[in-house]
Amino acid sequence: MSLKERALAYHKDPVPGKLAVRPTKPCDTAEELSLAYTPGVAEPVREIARLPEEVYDYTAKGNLVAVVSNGTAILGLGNLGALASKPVMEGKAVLFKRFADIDVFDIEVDTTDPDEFIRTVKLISPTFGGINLEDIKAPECFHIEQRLIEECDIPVFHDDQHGTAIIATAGLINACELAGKRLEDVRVVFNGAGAAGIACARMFIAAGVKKEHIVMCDRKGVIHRGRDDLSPEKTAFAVDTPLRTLSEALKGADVFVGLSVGGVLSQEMVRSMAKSPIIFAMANPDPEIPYPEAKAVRPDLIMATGRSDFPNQINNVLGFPFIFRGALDVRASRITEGMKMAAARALAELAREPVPEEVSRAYGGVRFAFGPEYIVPKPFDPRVIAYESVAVARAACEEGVARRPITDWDGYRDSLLRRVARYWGT
Ligand SMILES: NC(=O)C1=CN([C@@H]2O[C@H](COP(=O)(O)OP(=O)(O)OC[C@H]3O[C@@H](n4cnc5c(N)ncnc54)[C@H](OP(=O)(O)O)[C@@H]3O)[C@@H](O)[C@H]2O)C=CC1
Ligand SMILES: CC(=O)C(=O)O
Ligand SMILES: [Mg+2]
Repeated sequence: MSLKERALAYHKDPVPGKLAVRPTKPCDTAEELSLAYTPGVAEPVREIARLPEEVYDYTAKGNLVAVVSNGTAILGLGNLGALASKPVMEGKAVLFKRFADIDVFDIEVDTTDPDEFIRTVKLISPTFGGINLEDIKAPECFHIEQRLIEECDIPVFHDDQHGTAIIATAGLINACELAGKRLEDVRVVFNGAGAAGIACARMFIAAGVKKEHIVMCDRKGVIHRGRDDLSPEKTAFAVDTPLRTLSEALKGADVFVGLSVGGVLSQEMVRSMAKSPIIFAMANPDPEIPYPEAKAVRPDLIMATGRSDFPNQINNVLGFPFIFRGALDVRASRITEGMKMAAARALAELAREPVPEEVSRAYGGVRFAFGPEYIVPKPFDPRVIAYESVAVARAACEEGVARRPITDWDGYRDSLLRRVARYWGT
């Protein structure tokens, strides 16, 4: 069967879709019915009306995240609308549950009007412990996220911006180390200056890349100071340069970061890059250049894609489940820059550790060790939660955004491993 046939069958059978709702309390007797529903349910209602914080004790809010999209940038497929985004949002929900035991309602909002979208999400926010915005195109995504962060008292996180930036930063730290390059020296060319591209560039700078070493490209080529068609987010990266095309910008560059669409990077462009080039071709479902094509012309490269079927998957799946786990566990009011950087550094550190047997088993017996074909951990590594969620929770406590700080860190780490053990068959 082709991938298309297998994927459609996976989504269709034995029941349509990838999610269902499961009660966590018995409701099999008249007594249980009177507790779960009226009259018993009135008691927690009264408690929560009196003390709103008690919603975390009597409802599922504290472990429930909304994955919300309007479908304006579904993967790299473009604006295909809210309805068509549902398989991706259900997919994110599956990953939240599988990797971090977080429950999700996926919510597809049928509007391209940012204010209508913001109002909708704000109004439903009391239901949730956190809001994961997904596949909303730039530049609206920046304004939407910022307004919702200001207006909601729970973490709001645009995954395509920050999830992607966190994993790419972890990958860049390790790729530079392996290629013998220093973050402050590398020349980085971005193709794609949307949600993911802008956020990655910002985080690379926070990690040590020099802003003046970054050139960004969009559909019209290099983002330079002579252009008058730029959003404020792009303007911040506009450079004074005679370069006009991706191909010109890439000559001698150390790093290519693709967050655009499949197939836009040629072998010729890869050939023109500096010694030991680093290529993160992260467009989904098809990268800017296929892994084998890039490797064929530059055996000295370190390459990552967003896909799971080639070495080095740089994909936000390594971020959102674990980041929200840490944020929810301390009831963080928001997700700070410090929490994001802590997540990136935890992933970079974990990739340098010896890889246990169960990871090899999940990947058909392949052995992994820190090197050009293993720069970030695998999502099926049970240690990711212990590293990343703990780092995020700890940073939240240090930065004063934790409403329920943790003091026993060893106990917390053990509780996380126990919590997801059933998913690992251990
Ligand atoms: N691996 C991962 O974890 C992730 C990967 N991605 C991938 O990144 C890509 C962008 O996603 P996102 O930022 O959310 O989307 P946005 O719509 O916000 O941004 C898309 C960007 O790509 C640019 N672009 C589109 N086509 C071309 C082209 N032919 N040449 C040059 N630039 C082009 C757009 O240019 P313009 O501004 O001119 O319109 C825009 O800057 C997608 O492929 C997505 O799958 C996203 C998130 C995570
Ligand atoms: C992975 C992801 O979120 C995307 O490609 O949009
Ligand atoms: Mg996405």
